[in-house]
Amino acid sequence: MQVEGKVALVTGGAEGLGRAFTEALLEAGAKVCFCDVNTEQGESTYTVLKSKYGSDRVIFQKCDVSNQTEMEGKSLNYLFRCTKETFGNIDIVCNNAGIGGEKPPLWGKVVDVNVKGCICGTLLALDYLSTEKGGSGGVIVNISSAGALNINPYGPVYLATKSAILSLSRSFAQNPLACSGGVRVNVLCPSFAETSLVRNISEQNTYDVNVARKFVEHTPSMSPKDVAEAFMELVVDESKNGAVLKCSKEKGKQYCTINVTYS
Ligand SMILES: NC(=O)c1ccc[n+]([C@@H]2O[C@H](COP(=O)([O-])OP(=O)(O)OC[C@H]3O[C@@H](n4cnc5c(N)ncnc54)[C@H](O)[C@@H]3O)[C@@H](O)[C@H]2O)c1
Ligand SMILES: CCCCC[C@H](O)CC\C=C/C=C/C=C/[C@@H](O)[C@@H](O)CCCC(=O)O
Repeated sequence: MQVEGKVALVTGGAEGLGRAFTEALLEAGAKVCFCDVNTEQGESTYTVLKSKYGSDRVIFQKCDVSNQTEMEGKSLNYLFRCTKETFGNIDIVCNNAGIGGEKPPLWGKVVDVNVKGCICGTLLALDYLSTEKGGSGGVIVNISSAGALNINPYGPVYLATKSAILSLSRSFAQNPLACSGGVRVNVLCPSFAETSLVRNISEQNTYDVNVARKFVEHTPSMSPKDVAEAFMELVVDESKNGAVLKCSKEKGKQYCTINVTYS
């Protein structure tokens, strides 16, 4: 895919990986709408990106991806509509927004944001991108986790949501609306990257913060820019559909095949 001139939508773009994805897309010549639940950080990031790339190429919208109805303010439905009205089309969608947490009552919000938000964003993306629905095709990249390819006793809820994103994306990649609508669906599985999500691991969102922190300390972390390089490969390479791309500091990029063995 030639990214120059294309239109992208990124959720959770105010900081961390989402900001890196947004900047990589802008650097490649795309127009980008990014959203975030954190208005202050979103506006701050928007100010920086607007001055670097121009107000005609980047917009920020406050949006909570777990908000499924317009009644509660800026929903994903509103975000997609606003992006199309502003830029005329949508070609690339990155469902990135995500949070961590394991204990009640936080875990329910983790499922709402990570799973429902990604499902809603993927369904809307198919509606807007599929040529079967008046779109011009394109690519959806959903953000899972390397943890979804393993098991981790200290993050069962978070990794369950990331595993759900993995299965959802691989399944949608074979869905008729995607296949006959010229839409590729890929999933990125980063290992640890230096972001607030990892820095903020605490008693409130883990079972054993010391174990979780030791795990992080013993796993070399990538920069968000490293992860964005893997993300852009899934966007640009039109041979990639249903691809599962793991990326880590130690081993770089690894495409994964997922087989289930029966005993
Ligand atoms: N950092 C890592 O090590 C790592 C590894 C693998 C996967 N991931 C995944 O990458 C994604 C981004 O994580 P990150 O590390 O950049 O985290 P981060 O906390 O640094 O950034 C997440 C961004 O999403 C926003 N956000 C949170 N909830 C939202 C909601 N309901 N609606 C809209 N925006 C919302 C936050 O405000 C923040 O700006 C997540 O899905 C995470 O699970 C992160
Ligand atoms: C891996 C620790 C799990 C803790 C889960 C809790 O819900 C806390 C959530 C807060 C931060 C989570 C960071 C998770 C990052 C993962 O997406 C990923 O980097 C883990 C990869 C581990 C691996 O390489 O196997």
